[in-house]
Amino acid sequence: MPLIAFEHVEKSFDGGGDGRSVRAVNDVSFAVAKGELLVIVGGSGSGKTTLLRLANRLITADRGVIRIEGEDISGSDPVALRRRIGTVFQSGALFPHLSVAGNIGITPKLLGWSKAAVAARVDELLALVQLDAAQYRDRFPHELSGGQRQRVGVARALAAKPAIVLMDEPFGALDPLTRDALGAQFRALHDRLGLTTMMITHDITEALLLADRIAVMREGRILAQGTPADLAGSDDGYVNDMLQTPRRQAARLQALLPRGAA
Ligand SMILES: Nc1ncnc2c1ncn2[C@@H]1O[C@H](COP(=O)(O)OP(=O)(O)OP(=O)(O)O)[C@@H](O)[C@H]1O
Repeated sequence: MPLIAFEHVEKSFDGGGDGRSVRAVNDVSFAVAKGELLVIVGGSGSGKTTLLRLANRLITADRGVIRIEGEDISGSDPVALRRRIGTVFQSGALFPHLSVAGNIGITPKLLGWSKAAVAARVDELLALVQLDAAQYRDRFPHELSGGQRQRVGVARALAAKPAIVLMDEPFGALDPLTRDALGAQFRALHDRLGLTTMMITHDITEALLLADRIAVMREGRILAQGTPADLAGSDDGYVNDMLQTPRRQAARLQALLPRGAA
């Protein structure tokens, strides 16, 4: 049984004053197996964020079925659902008036964990995301670098031990080196904790480096999905165009940095 499944899902929004509606998600079907990391990649406005918001019932689908751990979420309590799913937003989206410990501990606290259990979990999570607990526990979000804020965002998402993690451009606002390091560290964490992750990015290179499988979105539809190798064999023109940049970069870097050069 996949832990996340979308079956023929559609979602439209009112277009505003002109009365036209926008079909943000159009007949989308995909599944994420237990332990899998699926990356959804696509240009601006292709419907990626709408998919994530549908998955944790911040919005509801017009048509189709969404199942989380096998259960049709249209009948589930959204608050209980969101506690089973960890979510990481762009730029961390931390609560600015709460300390690092306050941010990470917020869900366990709401779930009624004892003070001691919350404090122990905060320290455990800080270690997991490679931040020194004594140094960072009591800092506020504005006292952290962008990369540190994203680490805290990941720790917060994992606090209540969810099986499923949703990530919306989690590393998008970071410099390339930090982004690469955090991406690789998250991938290792995903494997170690046996998570099931759906991550959104507009960066095809990041998708290729992190994903087990990639779904390519355009104008509300999934054009292609599969492993990086599957996508490389796709005959879809848009998918091929998308792979041009990483292919060119790989070839140029290979030429510039030959192995074994002095
Ligand atoms: N609440 C809303 N009301 C009206 N239109 C919306 C709403 N949310 C999204 N849309 C529209 O739905 C389409 C898909 O938006 P979505 O945010 O899912 O795209 P995206 O792929 O995540 O884009 P980006 O990479 O720029 O964040 C866009 O045309 C957007 O304007």
